[in-house]
Amino acid sequence: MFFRAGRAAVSSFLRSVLQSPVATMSTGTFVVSQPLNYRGGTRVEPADASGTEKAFEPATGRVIATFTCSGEKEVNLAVQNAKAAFKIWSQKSGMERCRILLEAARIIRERKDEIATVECINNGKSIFEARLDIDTSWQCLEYFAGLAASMAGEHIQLPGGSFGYTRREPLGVCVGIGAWNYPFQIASWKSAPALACGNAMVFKPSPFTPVSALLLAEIYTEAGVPPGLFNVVQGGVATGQFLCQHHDVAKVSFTGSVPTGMKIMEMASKGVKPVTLELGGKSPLIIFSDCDMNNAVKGALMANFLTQGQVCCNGTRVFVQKEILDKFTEEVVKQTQRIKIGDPLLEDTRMGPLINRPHLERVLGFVKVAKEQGAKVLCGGDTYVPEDPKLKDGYYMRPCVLTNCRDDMTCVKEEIFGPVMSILPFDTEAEVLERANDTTFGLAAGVFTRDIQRAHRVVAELQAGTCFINNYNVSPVELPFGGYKKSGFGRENGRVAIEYYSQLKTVCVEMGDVESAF
Ligand SMILES: NC(=O)c1ccc[n+]([C@@H]2O[C@H](COP(=O)([O-])OP(=O)(O)OC[C@H]3O[C@@H](n4cnc5c(N)ncnc54)[C@H](O)[C@@H]3O)[C@@H](O)[C@H]2O)c1
Ligand SMILES: O=CCc1c[nH]cn1
Repeated sequence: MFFRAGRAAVSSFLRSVLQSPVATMSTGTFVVSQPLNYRGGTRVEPADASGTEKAFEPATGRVIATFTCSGEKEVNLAVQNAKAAFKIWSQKSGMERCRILLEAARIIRERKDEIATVECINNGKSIFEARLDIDTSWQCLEYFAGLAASMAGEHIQLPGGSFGYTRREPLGVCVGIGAWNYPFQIASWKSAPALACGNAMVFKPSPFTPVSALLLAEIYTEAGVPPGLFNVVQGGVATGQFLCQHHDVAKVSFTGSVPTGMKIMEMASKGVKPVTLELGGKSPLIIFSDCDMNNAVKGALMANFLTQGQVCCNGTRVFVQKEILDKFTEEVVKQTQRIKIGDPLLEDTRMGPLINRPHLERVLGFVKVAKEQGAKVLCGGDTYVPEDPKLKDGYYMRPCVLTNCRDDMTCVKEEIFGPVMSILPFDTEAEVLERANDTTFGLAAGVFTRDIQRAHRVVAELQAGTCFINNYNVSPVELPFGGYKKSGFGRENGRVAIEYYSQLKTVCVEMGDVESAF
């Protein structure tokens, strides 16, 4: 997984998208000058505007792109392009779609380092993590390519030689709306099952991270999808609303916060469009005293500090059984303090900057309120200024561990979406289960124990869509991912995702004469 250099070689493909020459693919130099909309198989300037946005490099605070948000006309053009491509794509056999998706996966794998570099610069996550994100992206395309060829209905025998059968058919034009924390991965996790099922897609990334979805669009085209099958529009609320309200859109797959998810569902309901909602969380991680301590500590760090803590399924409520509270806390703090913060493009960095200044201030505000409410900061929770002068305006903070936490504190109840872990002591299994489930969220949960019966008993009681036993925040694409309660519904990844991007047609065949009631 480790690569030699922090600089990525830039292919002619990437050079066409970016202004920076090969030698300047490093922190503090990257600028995007090409259009960031993609329609009909090519980059385009949007036909109309609903404002402009700036995208930043969180590591330095520099603007890397100023772009036009797509207006209603541009959104309509993207949907019409998708509709035209759908006619061609939906007629292809599963094997034909499989071959093209496999080729796209191959290109992503080949260009992994370049894509990861772009992701790292625009999002701020470390290059180490960005590469892992790109891995789960091409793996997702490979997985759904495989399923495309084996999608099938049923044959059902009926009396008198008659029979019925079912056909699994695509929905049409699907909309994908993404969050900023996993820009390329979210675009891949949505488009791969959509395209495998025979749909077309119009994707809108977060205005904070507009760049990498375009690389995916170009890769699909290079792999051989019909022009217009995967389109990218840019913008924020207004552009998202045009998409959700468009009468030719058959489905909306959304990743983002609960409040926005509620609005998306409301808009989609007007057109009776199905939605997949991948929303936020405040997940519990339960550490029993019989755990393997080394693994539990590693698990707690994995559950809290990937992507600077900006991960939907993070296990931020760390419940620790009282017998091991002191030892666990001491070790967690020691290892948290060792996390290397800094330039995300350096090979040994494990924590880069947060996404932007307002979000950094928001996260620091949560730490302040936690202290006011009686929590104790054992480490971090303050801004960090790296030594390198070019990073002085970046949005860095030191990862934070809080103790003396109570279940009613703001830091324990609300999604912080930053590197802040709250440690909560507990006595018994029954008590911790009740406390773990006492939340309106239900995205994920974790348990560390050597007692196999307890592990399965506990996860059976946890109200969460994804549960981890003796690990946390691993995301194999073969496994479905999604939430319970206000964390949303529908699933990404796994075989079941096919059901969220297709519809079932029943065909009833009469082999005899009609027995009329009249
Ligand atoms: N469950 C998951 O898989 C998952 C994954 C990543 C992030 N998240 C969640 O996402 C949140 C952070 O992401 P965010 O700040 O980008 O979320 P957000 O809800 O602010 O925005 C998400 C997307 O929705 C768009 N949007 C905003 N308002 C809209 C509207 N009215 N109509 C249509 N589109 C609209 C945004 O432009 C963006 O593209 C966190 O809550 C996190 O937990 C969930
Ligand atoms: O942020 C939550 C987990 C995830 C990663 N990619 C899509 N969802």
